[in-house]
Amino acid sequence: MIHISQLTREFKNGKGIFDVTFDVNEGEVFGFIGPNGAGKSTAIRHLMGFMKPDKGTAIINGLDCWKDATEVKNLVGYLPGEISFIEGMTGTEFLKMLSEMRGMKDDKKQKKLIDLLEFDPKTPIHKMSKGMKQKVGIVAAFMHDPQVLILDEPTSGLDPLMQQRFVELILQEKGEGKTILMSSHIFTEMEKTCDRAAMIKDGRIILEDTIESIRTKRKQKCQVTLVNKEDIEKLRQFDVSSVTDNIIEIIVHQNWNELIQVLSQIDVRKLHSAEEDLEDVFLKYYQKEEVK
Ligand SMILES: Nc1ncnc2c1ncn2[C@@H]1O[C@H](COP(=O)(O)OP(=O)(O)OP(=O)(O)O)[C@@H](O)[C@H]1O
Repeated sequence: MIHISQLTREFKNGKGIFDVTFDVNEGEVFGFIGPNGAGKSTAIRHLMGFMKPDKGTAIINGLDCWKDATEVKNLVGYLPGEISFIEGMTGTEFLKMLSEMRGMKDDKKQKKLIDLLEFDPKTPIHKMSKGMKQKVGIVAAFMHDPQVLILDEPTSGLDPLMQQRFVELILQEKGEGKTILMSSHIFTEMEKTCDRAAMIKDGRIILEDTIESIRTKRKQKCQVTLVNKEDIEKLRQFDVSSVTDNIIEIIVHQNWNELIQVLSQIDVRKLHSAEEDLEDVFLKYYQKEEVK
């Protein structure tokens, strides 16, 4: 449904996006992850036809995002990273204006979304908090029931309860067969909603995989709090990922038995074992210089 091929746009300062290539299949939720300034919004702006690429193409449902920008905008529900509102309007007035521009016949979905996100749209937008403005943006992106949703950091400014509501909304839309591309910094949100993800760094895609496969790359780790700090030396033979005072964290590579044997010889105050979370897996990629 969404095809980005060798998309390149270099700004005068040398920053930008370079040979960005990935596809989002129909009915799929695709996560676009990357640190600040990596190029997520730039790629998304090309998809919305706001920017002309130097090279490469962005296609949505067979439409060229630059040449057929008007049709693309009609097809897609878009939530920008920074929403620009019109001065002096309330949320209700803003949403009404967009509904009229889109020729929407009923506001059932709009009302449902406002209920889900629990906010008062009658508030003047200039008096709204960042989170409330974000909610207006989410309603605006979803209310006309588009087949394709492109969401740039959709949960920015939302509190944890509303982030959870947003996850519910994405899963519901996915259940209805919508195709969704969303950028985020929040890995847990990606894990709960996405089928696949691509990671961008310094304008280039460095990883593209299914969330399931990224999950299986997680390692097991064991955090040991020692009674005597000196005993840390006895644990150095293992794959130590960090040491803070009397707390040592070890990556366990199927060698639990050996570790347990050593631990049985020393005074342990606390033991905690867990699977590396998705955030750790991604952070490793953020820190690596390797490019696909
Ligand atoms: N119009 C522009 N002119 C010059 N540089 C730009 C322009 N737009 C973006 N950039 C630069 O391109 C890089 C990518 O920016 P972009 O906004 O796409 O990143 P991002 O991944 O969305 O970041 P964030 O998570 O911080 O929103 C950054 O270094 C940014 O400063």
